[in-house]
Amino acid sequence: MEQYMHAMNELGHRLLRLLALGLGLPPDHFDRFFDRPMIFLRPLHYAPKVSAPSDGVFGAGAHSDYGMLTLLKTDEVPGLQIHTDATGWMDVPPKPECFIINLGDMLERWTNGMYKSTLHRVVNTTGKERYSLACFFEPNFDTLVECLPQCCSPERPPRFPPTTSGQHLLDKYASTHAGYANLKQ
Ligand SMILES: O=C(O)CCC(=O)C(=O)O
Ligand SMILES: [Fe+2]
Repeated sequence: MEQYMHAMNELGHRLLRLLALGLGLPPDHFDRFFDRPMIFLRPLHYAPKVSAPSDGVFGAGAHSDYGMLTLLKTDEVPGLQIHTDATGWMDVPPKPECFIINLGDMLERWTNGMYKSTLHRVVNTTGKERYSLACFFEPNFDTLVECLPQCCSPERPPRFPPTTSGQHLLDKYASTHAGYANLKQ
């Protein structure tokens, strides 16, 4: 487990360099915000139940991930789909030797929408059980997340107010669970 987290930290840092280069920033730009990264592992087991999207039955409903980057490893059972406006829902075929990298809402916020978080869901079409391991790679808790100067202009004003990495995640968790308080009553 510790070794896996260590490897994910390395992979995350390599991806940060690519993200920085893509924005015209020095490759080490994000490193200072990830010297105490928050890395969460979510092991997932999906039941062998065929989904029925029209009845709202999914392995996992449509969502985007909250944070910066998700480093996803899956078994060989298909199920993951991503959505783009151009294509609608598309299968992401499992490739055991590969990781699937999702961009999250925090990255979208930091880059003022230059990098967009990916809408995705899990649909069971096979009736087989499925395992995956999602690793959420997040900046230091106190990192200021505000529109990068490269990503805003008078024509493209900041779409989100500044926040911190930790506060952004706490707000996302709180809004996810807001509905549950009403259910209990
Ligand atoms: O199991 C998968 O392929 C996706 C998992 C996922 O989207 C998540 O944990 O946020
Ligand atoms: Fe996800």
